[in-house]
Amino acid sequence: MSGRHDKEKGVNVQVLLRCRPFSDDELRNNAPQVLTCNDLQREVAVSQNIAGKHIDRVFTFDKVFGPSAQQKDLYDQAVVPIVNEVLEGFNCTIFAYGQTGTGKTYTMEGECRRSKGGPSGGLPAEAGVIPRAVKQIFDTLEDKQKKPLPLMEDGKGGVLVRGLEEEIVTSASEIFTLLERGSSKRRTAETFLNKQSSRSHSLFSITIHIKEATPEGEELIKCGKLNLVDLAGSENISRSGARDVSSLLLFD
Ligand SMILES: Nc1ncnc2c1ncn2[C@@H]1O[C@H](COP(=O)(O)OP(=O)(O)OP(=O)(O)O)[C@@H](O)[C@H]1O
Repeated sequence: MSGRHDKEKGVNVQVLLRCRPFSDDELRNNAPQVLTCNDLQREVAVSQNIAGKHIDRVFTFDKVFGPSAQQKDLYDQAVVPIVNEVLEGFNCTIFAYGQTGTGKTYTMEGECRRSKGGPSGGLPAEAGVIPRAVKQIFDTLEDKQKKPLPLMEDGKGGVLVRGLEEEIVTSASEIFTLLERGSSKRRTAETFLNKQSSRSHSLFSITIHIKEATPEGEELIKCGKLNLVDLAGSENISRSGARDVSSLLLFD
């Protein structure tokens, strides 16, 4: 994750750790608890038995979200400030990285992304970073303008990717439709560690053009970009059982 305030302090990348709760299968199989999160101290303790030797290690991150952290907690504490910077015209990227089955897609997309009817008619509690960011951006812009948003393209995007489509959208529901289209094209396959494992990366970029008038009456155009990235799982092949090696990112 990167944001302007961190850049001012000379740091432009923040690393957050999220540890998901045990799944039903893991509970049934009495999976050993090797991680202990201390959200307040921003620390994670890892305790392992390697070759009969007990090893405890502690790692510190910019933020730590333990198994009880909800989607909203993570979004409010870690993502809201970044989206605010994008709305001010800065470029920021949030990407999820980790072994297969650790919760990257859950964190970025969440479950029942399109379902309505969370508390007070908002997003459902399970909604992840992407739907929340879309909502925050459009809520803010609609508040500012009180009319449909006129989006503009500058016609010279920073990166040129062959075949890449850029679509102009004016509402959150149009974005959700695009997300559905993208998700349906995403490759998934079963690994030992995740029944519906993402086998391709997902990169979702929102470019926002905001037209404002300065107190002196001059026209000002702010341009911000938010990149939301959900990488395919990185894994040790023998543990994950992934078969299509050509489509994997290999890290150890
Ligand atoms: N914080 C969480 N709370 C409850 N369930 C979670 C959480 N994080 C992940 N899960 C569940 O764990 C499973 C694996 O999560 P997910 O598919 O997001 O992993 P992933 O890291 O994206 O995996 P891959 O890299 O293989 O695509 C899913 O069933 C998901 O619903």
